[in-house]
Amino acid sequence: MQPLPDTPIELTIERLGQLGEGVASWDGRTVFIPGAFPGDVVRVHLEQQGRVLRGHLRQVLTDGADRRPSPCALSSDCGGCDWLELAEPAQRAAKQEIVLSTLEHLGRLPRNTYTVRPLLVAPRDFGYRRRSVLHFAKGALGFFGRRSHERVPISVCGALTPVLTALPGQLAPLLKPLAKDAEEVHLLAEGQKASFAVMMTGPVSARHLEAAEAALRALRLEGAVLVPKEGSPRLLGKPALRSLSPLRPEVPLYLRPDAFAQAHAEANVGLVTSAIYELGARETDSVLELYSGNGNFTFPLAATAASVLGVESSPVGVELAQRSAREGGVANVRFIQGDARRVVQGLIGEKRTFELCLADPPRTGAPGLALQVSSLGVKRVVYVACDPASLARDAADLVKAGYRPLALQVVDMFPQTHHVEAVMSFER
Ligand SMILES: C[S@@+](CC[C@H](N)C(=O)[O-])C[C@H]1O[C@@H](n2cnc3c(N)ncnc32)[C@H](O)[C@@H]1O
Repeated sequence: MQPLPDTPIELTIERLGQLGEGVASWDGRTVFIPGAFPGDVVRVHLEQQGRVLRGHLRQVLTDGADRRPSPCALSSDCGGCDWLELAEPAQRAAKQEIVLSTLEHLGRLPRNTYTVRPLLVAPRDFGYRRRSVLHFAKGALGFFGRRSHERVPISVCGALTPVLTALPGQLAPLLKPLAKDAEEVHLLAEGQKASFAVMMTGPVSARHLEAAEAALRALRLEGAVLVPKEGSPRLLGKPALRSLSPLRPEVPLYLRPDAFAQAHAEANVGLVTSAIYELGARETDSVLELYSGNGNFTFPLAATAASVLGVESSPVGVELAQRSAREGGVANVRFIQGDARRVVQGLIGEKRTFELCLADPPRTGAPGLALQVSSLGVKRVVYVACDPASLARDAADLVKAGYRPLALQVVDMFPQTHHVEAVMSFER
């Protein structure tokens, strides 16, 4: 193996990697170059980082066919959106390809063994994010930097929905009294309404509450939640925002800034529609829904099935879902709060059975899911994934457990970034 050169070298980008970086070859090795796109000829400084060979971009010598000037003035520093310099049609094609090739390489699932649906394009490429996590950075609020873990102060962000766009800059000075005791600030919007949560590093004090209360009043926000490191969250105003269940507008859906919510409201409707379609529940089917959150999939699902049992670890998520069920008069859903794997083990112990399972795990995926659903007698599984690698690993396990892949739907939930959502169905 050649020693790494001390001075920058020239490389041509061949494709995009799973984490959105440009990929090139040097001395028979794969180099990952954040900020570079296919066809770019770039000057990079090589660095070995563990087992990965990384190229730090020094200069783009020739633009690839799909490179464009960034539409965001902050993009040279801010790391919030890593694909701003890639034209949208190329972003979309790359997302579909990233999921397909990850399934092929990590999951050993050739793309001709299941139906590949056309990518579901997001209705809005900018101003779409209704949920965002920020950190304090030198008295301001900001995102992680482009090529570092330094925080970059942001006052206005064009990726956020209009009601949130200017909130980082407005909120930061008002929240200054609690900044040094805060880990993260979460923003949430629904239509014209907004609320925020502050994740504290310790207990919540009177000074923290006063600052949050003053920010609510000054900015006319609906509410706030201060979440201490231990113990119960402190609620101010009405932080839970009322939305409508996708495909089932007669049932309210509640979102809270200290709980998970899908980032792109319109793309979420497509995501839910796809998952319900792929699951194909009949009115006699009982459905196990793992990682059910606030009930985003639960209520549309319950309209097509005999019953849905939702499992979710977040007490806030379960509380919101139960509120929706109560207010929407939905009687055929039930929620269990707890760790999905442990709860399912309990259901297996009770010899429970389900026809169908929908799982929407966090980035880490759902290890152990395949054997568990098999023990529960599940015939069809729909797996909703925000991490292609976790999907590939869990899909391979499902195949080993006797399930065959049916269809894949990739959803562009996060335009201007490499992040992607996928819905994949399996049957046995
Ligand atoms: C990707 S979100 C999906 C939530 C919901 N399905 C939705 O569409 O809004 C994943 C959810 O899994 C929950 N979660 C994370 N780890 C869990 C675990 N070990 N057991 C159960 N739920 C978990 C999170 O709180 C979060 O609500």
